[in-house]
Amino acid sequence: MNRVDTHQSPAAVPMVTFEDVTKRFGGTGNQPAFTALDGVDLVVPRGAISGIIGRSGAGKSTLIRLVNGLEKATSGRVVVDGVEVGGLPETGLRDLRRQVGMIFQHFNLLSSRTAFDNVALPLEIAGMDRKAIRDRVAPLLELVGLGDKSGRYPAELSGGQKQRIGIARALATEPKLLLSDEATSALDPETTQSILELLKTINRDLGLTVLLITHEMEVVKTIASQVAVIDKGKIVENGRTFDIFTAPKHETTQSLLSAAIGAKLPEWIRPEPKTEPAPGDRALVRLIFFGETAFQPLTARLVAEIGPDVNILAGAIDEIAGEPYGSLVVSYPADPDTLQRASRFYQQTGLTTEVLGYGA
Ligand SMILES: Nc1ncnc2c1ncn2[C@@H]1O[C@H](COP(=O)(O)OP(=O)(O)OP(=O)(O)O)[C@@H](O)[C@H]1O
Repeated sequence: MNRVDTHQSPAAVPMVTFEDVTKRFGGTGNQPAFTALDGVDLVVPRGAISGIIGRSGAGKSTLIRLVNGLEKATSGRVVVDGVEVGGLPETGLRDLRRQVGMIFQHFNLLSSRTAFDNVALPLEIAGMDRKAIRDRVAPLLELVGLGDKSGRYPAELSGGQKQRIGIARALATEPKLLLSDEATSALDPETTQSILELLKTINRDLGLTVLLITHEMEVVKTIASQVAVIDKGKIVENGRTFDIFTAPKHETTQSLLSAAIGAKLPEWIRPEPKTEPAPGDRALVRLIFFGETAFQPLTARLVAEIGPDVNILAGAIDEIAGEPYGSLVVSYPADPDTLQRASRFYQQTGLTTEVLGYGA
């Protein structure tokens, strides 16, 4: 066995660990090798929902395919539940794939099989008898809310229902880990929300670890407690979703998130304001408030402290990974007195602020 020796308690052992993982494609004949993953170190905690975000071609699919052995690392180690994937023989890979379920953007259901028979497929492959299969599949169809669609064919189901069947099929072998490859990208926003709710329920009630890759920031914001950002095959940022979404450091993260968390200025506030105030200018400032402060009546206090000439230009209160987060774009006179009052107020309240510029 390739079991990794660890003295940690089982709960503390991560579900997946990538250790200095590199993946190259090609490199035969005159073709130069293409490095899709470059020295990836990443820990996927047990029991959590973790997300990996990145632009198209960043390496997300390659990364996730290493987890169930669909791809093999060129160098480095991928360890799933204490077992190193790279050295597994075919029988070990089969065992691994029973423990790692996967759902896909286009559902990958067999059109000639009913909903029931699609869910039953991995159990048939595992050699389970018909009665045991019935006992396993029926409650799964109930779990995903499709107990009454058992005899329907994929063509008779909506996109959301197809994905529910995909989820039931992924759960059939009672996996410890669920991989989600853009599972909501083909669905409308409302259906996306219902599928995300289902994934959240499964994570909570079955204790299943979920690792999802997506280019939809909204998905990560809604359900993932952890997120890693991948750019050109490298992990450029990694941590709690709330921390990364509220204070993205890497340029790629900032760019991916700019639309998702209301950090972008409304079109009408442009052109970009000046960086130094001229007499008579106003300061354009973004206020970011987290946790407790998100619920305090800050706008009233802002006006009371800074003066009545405060304009609120844009604002949103949102939730990131279950935590409240708000942002307000305000403007007020950029004279030294007002700026000093504002600065004192921000210090007292602990508000995070960003001066966007100055303008008339
Ligand atoms: N089998 C392969 N042979 C050669 N190059 C590959 C292969 N698989 C992936 N690549 C390349 O590796 C890079 C990363 O691909 P990958 O599919 O992992 O990206 P991604 O982030 O999932 O992108 P997308 O969101 O568009 O699916 C891409 O440039 C891709 O062309």
